[in-house]
Amino acid sequence: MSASQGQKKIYRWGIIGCGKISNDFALNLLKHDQCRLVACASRDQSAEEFAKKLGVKKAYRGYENLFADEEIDCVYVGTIHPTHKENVIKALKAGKHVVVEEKECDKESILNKYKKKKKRNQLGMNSKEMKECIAAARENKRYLLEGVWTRFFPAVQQSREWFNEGVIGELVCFEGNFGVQMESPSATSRLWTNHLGGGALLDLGIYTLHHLPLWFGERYPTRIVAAGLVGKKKKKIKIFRICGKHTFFSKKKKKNSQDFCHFAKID
Ligand SMILES: NC(=O)C1=CN([C@@H]2O[C@H](COP(=O)(O)OP(=O)(O)OC[C@H]3O[C@@H](n4cnc5c(N)ncnc54)[C@H](OP(=O)(O)O)[C@@H]3O)[C@@H](O)[C@H]2O)C=CC1
Ligand SMILES: O=C1OC[C@@H](O)[C@H](O)[C@H]1O
Repeated sequence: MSASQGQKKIYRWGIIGCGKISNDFALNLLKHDQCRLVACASRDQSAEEFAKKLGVKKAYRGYENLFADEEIDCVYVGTIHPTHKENVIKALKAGKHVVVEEKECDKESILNKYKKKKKRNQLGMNSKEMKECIAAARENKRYLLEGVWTRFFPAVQQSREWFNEGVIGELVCFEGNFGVQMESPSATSRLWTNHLGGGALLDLGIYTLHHLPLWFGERYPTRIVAAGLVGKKKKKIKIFRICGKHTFFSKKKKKNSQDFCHFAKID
């Protein structure tokens, strides 16, 4: 029986990178009636432990082995930022649909719109690389999704509906705030290491930035200013601001701050 005749399609997943977010993603995937988690892969033997804990059928050492598995339809890339582009393109070329925690790709493509002098990003992640990922998805006719989960909040979706229906009116201002409680600084943590994509801007900036194309479309602000302070006394402070003709956008990172955004309109 085909899906159109009433039977739900089952999506068979493989997860690469057996760290924190992959664990959280897997726990939710396991609850989904249209998804099966069939394999996981790690650089070393940690996939075996992950598979045992979550009841995953296959554990691979090396991501390539998972990409080559014909039983898998979709790959979740749960590795750290600097590895995303390579893993995404390999998975797409292997014919898999991909969900990736690839937030800095999107962020870079947004930021580059404002940059007069394009500086090379420390991670090697920029709009050029994002375009390569998108091109690989198109070429291989596969779905590519970034893990910007706040986009799917019911409040955001309802606001989008109201906006599209004209209930909100023309937007002139957007202000967003996103904060999380981070683990304590350590030399090995990805969150506190620049070249691993750490810090408030590289790690979390996308959660406020993604609202710009979402709400303003092509009417991007004309100027972007970003500043960060990391020090013994002020390590929690982060200010991020974009200014334009009609728009203003800011992010203040505070310990335990609430995630919020609000808009202003012209009457
Ligand atoms: N959407 C969301 O809610 C969240 C998204 N994230 C995103 O998910 C990604 C992973 O975050 P998280 O799970 O916290 O990270 P982890 O530190 O747990 O690392 C994830 C995996 O990345 C690989 N890895 C770790 N360090 C290195 C390294 N130095 N070099 C190469 N590979 C490495 C490892 O894969 P292996 O197992 O193969 O060794 C590891 O298991 C990040 O991009 C992060 O921004 C994170 C938290 C929440
Ligand atoms: O959603 C998130 O919350 C915690 C962060 O460290 C992570 O990278 C981000 O994606």
